[in-house]
Amino acid sequence: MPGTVVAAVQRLPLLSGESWKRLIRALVLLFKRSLENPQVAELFRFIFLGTIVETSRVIGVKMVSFVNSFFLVKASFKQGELSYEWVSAYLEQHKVWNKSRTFRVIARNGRNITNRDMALAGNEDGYPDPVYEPSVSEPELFWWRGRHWITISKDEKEGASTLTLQVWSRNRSVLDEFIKEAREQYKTSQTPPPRIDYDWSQSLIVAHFNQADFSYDWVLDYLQSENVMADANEFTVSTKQNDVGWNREDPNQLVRYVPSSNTKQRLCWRGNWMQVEFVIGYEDSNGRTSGGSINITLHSTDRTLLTTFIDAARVHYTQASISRVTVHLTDNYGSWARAVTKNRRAFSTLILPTGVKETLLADAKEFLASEEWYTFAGVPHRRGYLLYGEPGTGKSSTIHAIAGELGLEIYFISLAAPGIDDYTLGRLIRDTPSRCILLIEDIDCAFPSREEDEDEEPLLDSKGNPIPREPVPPRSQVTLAGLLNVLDSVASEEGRLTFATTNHIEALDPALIRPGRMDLKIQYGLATTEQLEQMFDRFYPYNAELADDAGPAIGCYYDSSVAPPLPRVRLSAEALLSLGTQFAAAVPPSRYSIAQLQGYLLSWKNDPQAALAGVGGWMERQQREKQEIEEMKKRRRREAAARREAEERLEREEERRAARGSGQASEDGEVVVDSKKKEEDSGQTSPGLGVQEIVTG
Ligand SMILES: Nc1ncnc2c1ncn2[C@@H]1O[C@H](COP(=O)(O)OP(=O)(O)OP(=O)(O)O)[C@@H](O)[C@H]1O
Repeated sequence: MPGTVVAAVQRLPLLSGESWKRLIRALVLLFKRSLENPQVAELFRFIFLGTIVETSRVIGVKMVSFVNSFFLVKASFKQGELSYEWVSAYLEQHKVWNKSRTFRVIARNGRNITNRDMALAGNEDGYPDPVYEPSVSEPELFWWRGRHWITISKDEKEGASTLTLQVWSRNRSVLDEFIKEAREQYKTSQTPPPRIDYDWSQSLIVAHFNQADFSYDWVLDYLQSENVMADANEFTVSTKQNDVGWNREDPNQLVRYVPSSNTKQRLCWRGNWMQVEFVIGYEDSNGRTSGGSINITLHSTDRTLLTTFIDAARVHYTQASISRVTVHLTDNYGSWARAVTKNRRAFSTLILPTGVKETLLADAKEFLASEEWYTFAGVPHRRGYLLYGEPGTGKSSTIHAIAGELGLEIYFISLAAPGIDDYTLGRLIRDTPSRCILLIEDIDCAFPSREEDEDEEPLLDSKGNPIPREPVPPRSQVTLAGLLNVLDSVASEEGRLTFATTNHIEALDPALIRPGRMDLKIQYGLATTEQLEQMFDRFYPYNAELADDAGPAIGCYYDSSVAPPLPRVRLSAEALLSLGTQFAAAVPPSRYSIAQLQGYLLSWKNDPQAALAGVGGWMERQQREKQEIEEMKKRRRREAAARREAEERLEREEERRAARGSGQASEDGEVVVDSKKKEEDSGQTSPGLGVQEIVTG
């Protein structure tokens, strides 16, 4: 061996063969000499022995672990995994750490911890309790089910713990049983699971409900109604009554506890744990909120649980809307932005000539029920209703009442709204569900409107000529072609009821109101005598239940919650009926809208006699007001016409002046000739006068 080393070293170029030999010999000599020193010899002996001991130890450990592998089953669980939570909750339950001598003392709500012995609870003062939490400790021996020894150790690295279990058995089934039991116990436990930031095992079901989608409304409404979020422990206090939260039942409560957004709240829904996170959208400069969502993580791998949850939310939403009517509104960008719910309007409160509302409702019901027939006959399953007539006669009220009666939601589009053009209109309609009411209010605003009524006398200028009416551009960016296209679109053939309202049916294009687009047209007129009677009856219903010792019968509205209570009106049913007839006779038919009369009667809510007595004076005031408004309108029109005339005169003046400069014929037939050109033509020049004006006619 030294010979080989010498030979190898000899091959190195720096030293010659002889020099190397001499060097090695010197080193060997030095080693021998140092061994003669007893201390150095002792050191070498120690090194030699140490090496032997360490080698034997390593071999021993290897042999023990080799033998152990025959008698031990080992499993480790990392924090962040669900299995870690099962095992750790199970060990807590079995008070494995109670014998520990090293604790971390933390302040927590002692009532919520699994192992009550670890909390110095018993305080009812609401202040957090000291809770003993085992810190990373020596391995614990746990005698499981009185049959098996299990060694448990907890290790903490980079902020995450790892639990290691060693089951002293040759049989792996013991470990299987242990984990199974821990899982089962976790599943049925009432202690909220930890928040999940990321499901590492990808085993849980996560569902996102985006604000722009209808399912968001269902889930939001459901969570709110079930009060399932009541277990949340992070709140935002809100004074907005339409926020999701508690205290909703008590309208006198001014604040509402809303589960904080962007935090993960745990709740138990029908025995299943789920995590709910509200993500608040961002608000743009127009105050429009978008991009919000509700994220739900189900502690389950069963997809049917999610389906059941969504179904429950949808059914609840639909049922809740039986007493309410949901109206979806658009934003300035032509998207469905938010929904408002209104109390359902009872169909009976509509005051219309006999048979009108019944016909309308029966038609809509029949349409909805005959989808199959439409398919069979190859007719697009859609139906259009046009309600037209004077303002305040009940067109919108009818549509709301029908929506409530049929349990449909209203998708409201105003063609005059900013951001609504042919493109956005098409998109909006595509985004509506199949069974709903599409309401297009004031459909005439998509057409050029007139500034004045046709029957108004024409205005005359100073020379007595009629002043042409100024064309007023349409108030909407939607074109007739766009509107027709949308009404005919395939997407609208899905059981949708389209309602359009207008005060100016005469302004509508015949193509728009032909059958197929508007199948039923209903005219709304000013109040007839029959409607007036109905109205009086609705405002002052006879109510025998309110009769007491003081009077034979009591009619009309009475609200005992008003302080001081309003005096009861003592009237018999006959007297009330007679008042109604007199009221209807006092008001000329077809002169006032129901809305106008409603405004009047509202000021006499509790006094039908005063209502009758005052109606004459009210009509006179209405007449005066109408005349004043007409006068004012006329004055404005005259002023506008005078302004237009003056502007036109000025324009003509300017044109004339400009024409003088260029020598061209003006509009009025004045011929202005460039004199220089004329002089050139005639061969003469006139140095002083640049332009000569000749006015003809
Ligand atoms: N026929 C009616 N029956 C019951 N209430 C009515 C009737 N007409 C009007 N009203 C009442 O008048 C108010 C305005 O009615 P509504 O908005 O339905 O009228 P409209 O015809 O749609 O008016 P506009 O054409 O101006 O939109 C509502 O408060 C409603 O309660």
